[in-house]
Amino acid sequence: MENKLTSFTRKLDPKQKEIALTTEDLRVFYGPKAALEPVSLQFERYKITSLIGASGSGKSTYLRSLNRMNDTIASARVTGKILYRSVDINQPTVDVYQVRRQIGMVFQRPNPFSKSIYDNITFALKRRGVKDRQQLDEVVETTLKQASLWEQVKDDLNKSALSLSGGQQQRLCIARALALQPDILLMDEPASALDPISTANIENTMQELKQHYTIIIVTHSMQQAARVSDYTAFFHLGKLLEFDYTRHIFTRPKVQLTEDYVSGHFG
Ligand SMILES: Nc1ncnc2c1ncn2[C@@H]1O[C@H](COP(=O)(O)OP(=O)(O)OP(=O)(O)O)[C@@H](O)[C@H]1O
Repeated sequence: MENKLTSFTRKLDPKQKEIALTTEDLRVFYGPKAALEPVSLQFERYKITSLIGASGSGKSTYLRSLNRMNDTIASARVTGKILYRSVDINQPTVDVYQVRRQIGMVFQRPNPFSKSIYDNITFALKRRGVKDRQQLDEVVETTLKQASLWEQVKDDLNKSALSLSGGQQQRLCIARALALQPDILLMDEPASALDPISTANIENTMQELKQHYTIIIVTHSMQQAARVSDYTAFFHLGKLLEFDYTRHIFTRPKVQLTEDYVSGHFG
């Protein structure tokens, strides 16, 4: 067991694993303050990786960096590399809208637009000039099926999204993110505002989605991380302390603090 507070990084073997996204020495500052020490991580394609750690440990800061959402925070500065398809997407010359199309995000609180279910899903596509009704209909049906919501809403597509339950709204937000055909889906505590049944539905949906998408999720729930993810990264005080297969993190972590955290003996 390592006692030192050092970043621990398991490198995935590129010969055996297909890597969807890599960060190299990724650091984040808010003003002069470093919120995240250098993080070097690789995310395997078609797998779910959980980011866990106590409040303020830097999980969301790291997650938001991956699709350049920290660009929207004036005081934030992100250094290091984010390699996606051999391109460092952390370069200022890279088109952030293109990045966010490939690397979509689902937020903690469901945030559907005050529009119909149909319009929520087609909004971004229409703005991109897609007008063909049949094509739009197909996207609505496909993404709602992927988000496990189609059967519940197929006869009410013109109903306001705000009339859906919280869990349904979150699945609509997943469908909306999928409509842009992203490659990677970032999820920031997607089930934290939901009841246990809706949470179970979202978790089931994630298992379906990972056949086609690489998923990176921030979660406060150890049970959720253990249930849904293939890999888990443990953050502590702005550092990545340990990254490994989820089963190793939960049964034989290498770092004492990881063990303390996952077993609930933290602090
Ligand atoms: N917009 C911001 N401006 C300044 N500091 C910030 C900002 N967002 C986060 N921080 C700081 O960065 C550190 C990491 O915060 P972050 O939200 O990434 O942690 P977290 O692990 O996701 O926490 P939580 O689980 O509570 O969401 C904290 O010290 C936090 O106060």
